[in-house]
Amino acid sequence: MRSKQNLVIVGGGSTYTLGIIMSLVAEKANFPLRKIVFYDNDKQRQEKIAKASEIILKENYPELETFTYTTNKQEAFTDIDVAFIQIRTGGLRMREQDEEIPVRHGVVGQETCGAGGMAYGMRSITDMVALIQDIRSYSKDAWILNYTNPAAIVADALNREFKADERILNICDMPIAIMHSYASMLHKDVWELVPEYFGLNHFGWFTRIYDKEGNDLTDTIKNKILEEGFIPKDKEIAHDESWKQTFKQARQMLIDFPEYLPNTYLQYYLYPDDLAKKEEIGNTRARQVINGREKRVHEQCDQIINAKTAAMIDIESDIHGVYMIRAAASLVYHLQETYIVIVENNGIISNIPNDAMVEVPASLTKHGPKPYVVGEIPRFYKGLIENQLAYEKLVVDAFYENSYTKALQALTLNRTIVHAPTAKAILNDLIKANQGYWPALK
Ligand SMILES: NC(=O)c1ccc[n+]([C@@H]2O[C@H](COP(=O)([O-])OP(=O)(O)OC[C@H]3O[C@@H](n4cnc5c(N)ncnc54)[C@H](O)[C@@H]3O)[C@@H](O)[C@H]2O)c1
Ligand SMILES: O=P(O)(O)OC[C@H]1O[C@H](O[C@H]2[C@H](O)[C@@H](O)[C@@H](O)O[C@@H]2CO)[C@H](O)[C@@H](O)[C@@H]1O
Ligand SMILES: [Mn+2]
Repeated sequence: MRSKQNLVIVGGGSTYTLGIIMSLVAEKANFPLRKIVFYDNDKQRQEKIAKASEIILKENYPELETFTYTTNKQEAFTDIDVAFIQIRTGGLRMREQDEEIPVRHGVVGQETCGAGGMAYGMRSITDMVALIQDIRSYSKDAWILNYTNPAAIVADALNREFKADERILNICDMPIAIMHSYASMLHKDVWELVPEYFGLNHFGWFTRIYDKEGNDLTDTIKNKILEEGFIPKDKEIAHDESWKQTFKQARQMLIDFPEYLPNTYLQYYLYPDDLAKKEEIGNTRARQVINGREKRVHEQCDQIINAKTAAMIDIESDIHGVYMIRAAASLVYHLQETYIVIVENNGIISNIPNDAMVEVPASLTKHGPKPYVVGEIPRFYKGLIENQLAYEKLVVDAFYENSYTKALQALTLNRTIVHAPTAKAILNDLIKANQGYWPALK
């Protein structure tokens, strides 16, 4: 019998929370809970999600002893075993700026890649560090799973701040979402697949995919993608035009670079000009999310709250929520299951720097993540990763040193920009847009 846990969801007002609640219901045997508490710094935004969640939980999780929501950190973080962090500093309104400003200068405008990723990263660090300090002051041993983006930059900053804290884990759902599509092509369950993978967050490759019996499925997957194309399977994104286009591009990446199976985010770095041409100001991904996922989630909440029941609403557990929950369960109960997570390199990939925050498979144990050795990676991937890593490190340096020069170096290094005058023009616009969020760069 697994012991019951107390969970705080930081960023309770997120568009992902309802899916996580449904996933907690579906996973209650794997990850039984005594208490769920939401924390957010936006009372109103959180309240809508919380009131609907309260009804869902009453109907579907009678074993849960307590559900509360608050904007008070002490109340939220006291007596917690596990914290999920999913905040968005500046909200979707600032995401729109991150995505629009680069497009105005003719380059990729994306939430986590390129200039948009830098802008979002420099906003996220201050809040993330403060939140972790506060969680630690009330619950010193809680497992903290962070998936706040841009996870690569946030993970690097957290590693600088809390290096000795082995109970902080940064994690992304993109590898499992991609594996979900592989599994569907193979008519298998995603949890039957065993990946070999290396890279940085939103910048990696599957080198092999096996089944639990050790059969190598890699060539079958590659051939299927080449013959049938690649489509998203997760219900959340299967009907989303933007995600369908992104998955489609994975086939082209495989034609051009057939050695490994790419993370879909590599499209922004390998075909930046093509992607930039397709972007439209006024129809950024942020705008699509505001008119799509955010609107849908808020409407679902209103329906549940008005009807005082969730019985008629079609919300299900999702791969995003289940991944975070099962990863947490593996840490808490020492299940030693393998998940792709973000950890300090320290020789895992032997020919890139030790202080890189790499995304690799690891066994999740009660002593923290125990990553598997990757070894030496070929020159092409090493070159790409070192370039991206230098960009990421320079962003975090720029933040801590208040350095305009390092921010400019970061943007100039980024494969989505390259041209220094463009980098400078974008940086100057981002500085204006991020006043009050970024440190003052000198
Ligand atoms: N790593 C991954 O693979 C992955 C996957 C999905 C979502 N995400 C991330 O999850 C986060 C939430 O995404 P979303 O689209 O639902 O955004 P959202 O804006 O809908 O939700 C974020 C919530 O965080 C709250 N918030 C902002 N700053 C806060 C702070 N300092 N303290 C407490 N709460 C704060 C906001 O009020 C909001 O309710 C983002 O960072 C997103 O990038 C990451
Ligand atoms: O543009 P968005 O807000 O729709 O997505 C941004 C996030 O994209 C990835 O997450 C996917 C996830 O992979 C998929 O399983 C499903 O849950 O949808 C998510 C997006 O809606 C990415 O890994 C995240 O880091 C991004 O935040
Ligand atoms: Mn991600």
